Amino acid sequence: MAMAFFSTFPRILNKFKFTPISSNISKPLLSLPFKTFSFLASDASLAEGRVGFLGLGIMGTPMAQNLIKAGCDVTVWNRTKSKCDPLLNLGAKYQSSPKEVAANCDVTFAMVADPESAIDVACGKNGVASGMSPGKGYVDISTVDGATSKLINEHIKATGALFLEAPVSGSKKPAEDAQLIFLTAGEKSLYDSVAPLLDIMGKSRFYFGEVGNGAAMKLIVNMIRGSMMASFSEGILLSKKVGLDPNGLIEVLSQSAISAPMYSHKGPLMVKSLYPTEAPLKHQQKDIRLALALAESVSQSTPVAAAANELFKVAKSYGLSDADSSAVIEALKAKSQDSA
Ligand SMILES: NC(=O)C1=CN([C@@H]2O[C@H](COP(=O)(O)OP(=O)(O)OC[C@H]3O[C@@H](n4cnc5c(N)ncnc54)[C@H](OP(=O)(O)O)[C@@H]3O)[C@@H](O)[C@H]2O)C=CC1
Ligand SMILES: O=CCCC(=O)O
Repeated sequence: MAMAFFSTFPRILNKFKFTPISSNISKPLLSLPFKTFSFLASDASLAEGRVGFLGLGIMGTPMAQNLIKAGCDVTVWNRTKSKCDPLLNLGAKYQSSPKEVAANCDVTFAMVADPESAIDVACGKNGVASGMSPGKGYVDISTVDGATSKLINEHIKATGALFLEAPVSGSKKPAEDAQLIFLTAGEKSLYDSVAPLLDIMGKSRFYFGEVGNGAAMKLIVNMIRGSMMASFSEGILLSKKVGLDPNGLIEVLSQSAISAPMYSHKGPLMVKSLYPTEAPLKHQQKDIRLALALAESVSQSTPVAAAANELFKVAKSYGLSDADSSAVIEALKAKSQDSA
């Protein structure tokens, strides 16, 4: 069934600088061709579209803001209601539960903390599934494991609605700057339909087929990220201990073959022991934990990630769960002191 909602994208896109984003779209092997503006414009006559957004944390807030700024008709919900206020001030509508948002919107996005909250919001009492019906779509952007995503898919599909998992790579600033990378899987027709909305919030999007594949890709990316952060932390502390300026290390890395934006962005703050939260440490540890379970399920050895996970667990035990993931360096400092 064609969703009436999606026909209104031309109205939305006319208000949005569309060309720079479409020109940045990457061309992954498994992705199908990007829908052109003219294709969308041909559907221009149908009804008004309504977008729901659940979960207004570090990531959800700027993503929903970008949809509103692009002219979308957005309805929000967050467990802690006060976090809706900045969005309501921008013109968003409010509903009192995920069920009510889903019932009042054509497509609903969710960006919540972890598998437990994703299941709760989608399948729990007054959850999304109880407000879904044929012709609607549900897009879960939260980082979860494949089993969670498949469970949510089953609940949504049972209502006749469509499901897409769409976790993102990219943190707070890319979310603010609409530079996220969507790693999607699930119902292809929903992927095609929501592509213009993903392009409002991100710089590129990938489609990986069956539900679970997007979740797996995201967990693998973040498993690598966690190992990089742990190794980088060791390097900063080692450079200091041998009398080198860690800022020099960061500069050398930035010009090297192993340069990563994360090192240049977070490194100078880590040297000053500052960890303003962009990607919470508790979520990074959750992602490595889920990646390790994924690896175990296929008997893939991941000793480097396992070691990084231990370090993140130590950092959590020091009360750093809500600090930025770069605070993992503190776990190594404490170890050094213990052994001194
Ligand atoms: N921050 C980052 O750099 C990135 C994060 N991610 C992933 O995106 C997701 C969100 O991350 P982020 O925005 O940083 O996280 P935050 O911790 O800032 O926000 C978490 C959101 O989930 C909601 N939530 C938590 N538990 C429940 C529950 N039981 N029921 C309903 N809502 C709940 C919170 O509501 P409340 O306000 O009431 O607490 C909040 O809206 C996570 O899965 C994370 O791994 C992905 C890419 C980058
Ligand atoms: O899940 C968090 C990832 C953050 C990032 O991609 O920099």
